Amino acid sequence: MSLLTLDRLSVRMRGRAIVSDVSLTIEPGEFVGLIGPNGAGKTTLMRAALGLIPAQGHSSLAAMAPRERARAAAWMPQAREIAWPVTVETLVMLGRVPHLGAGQRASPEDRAAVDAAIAQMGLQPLRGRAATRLSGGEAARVLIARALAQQTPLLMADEPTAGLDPAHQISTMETFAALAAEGKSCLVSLHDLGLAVRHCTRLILIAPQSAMEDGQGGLVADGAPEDVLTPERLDHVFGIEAAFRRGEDGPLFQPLRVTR
Ligand SMILES: Nc1ncnc2c1ncn2[C@@H]1O[C@H](COP(=O)(O)OP(=O)(O)OP(=O)(O)O)[C@@H](O)[C@H]1O
Repeated sequence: MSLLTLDRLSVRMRGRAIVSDVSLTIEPGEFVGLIGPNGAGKTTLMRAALGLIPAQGHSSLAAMAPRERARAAAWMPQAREIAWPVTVETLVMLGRVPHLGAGQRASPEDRAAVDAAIAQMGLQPLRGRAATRLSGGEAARVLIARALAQQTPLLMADEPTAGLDPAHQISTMETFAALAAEGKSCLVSLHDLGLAVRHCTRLILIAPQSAMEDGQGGLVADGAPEDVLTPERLDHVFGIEAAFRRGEDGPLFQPLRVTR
């Protein structure tokens, strides 16, 4: 069964089409990278898919009741604002809220999910720290851990690797890839095309209206990384030239120069 279906999803803001007629389906086992230049509409598309902003067309997640949706998809937004001075452990435990009944305390299963998420993101040393006193990268890892603790079939994250050091970027991508290998799915927006190419099973490329010759922004390509990132699209959509090789160490992608 599909974990997300979008059918002609469109978002207009202030009279401007930000997302135009996006249709796609995400199946179990996929690690999907949502890519596109600044302003392409990646955040808007994911927020509309989750039902967080008004949209035209259909999203299977937006159509769900809030509690059902919170069990179907976890969401890590781009803003890493943590307002409450709770401990890291308590913040990660918030990911279990959709699984708790009214007034119900955390069960051993909930605690195990929190422990696993904290271990996956390497947060054991920060477990008792105030979540409001973390570096940007630490806060990002805590918010990813909260999403992991939610243990949903689909995990959606907006630029989860932004601000992470190289080791944590790679381990985070490996964590998402492992979830996909278990039969869950991840939809993750990314600017680092090298990470996207190495770890994602599929890329969805969207472009702003201004980048397209026909003036129609939206979904430009959807498929395997090597099929999506053609030299022509890299030039037209991103305005770059890149080296893309498949070596002994897997696919390697390196942007080389600006073309415009
Ligand atoms: N509340 C809003 N009102 C009007 N326009 C908006 C609003 N939010 C976003 N936009 C516009 O929608 C477009 C897409 O924004 P969005 O944040 O979805 O892009 P993005 O692909 O996630 O960009 P980035 O890579 O820079 O994070 C941008 O041109 C942005 O200015």
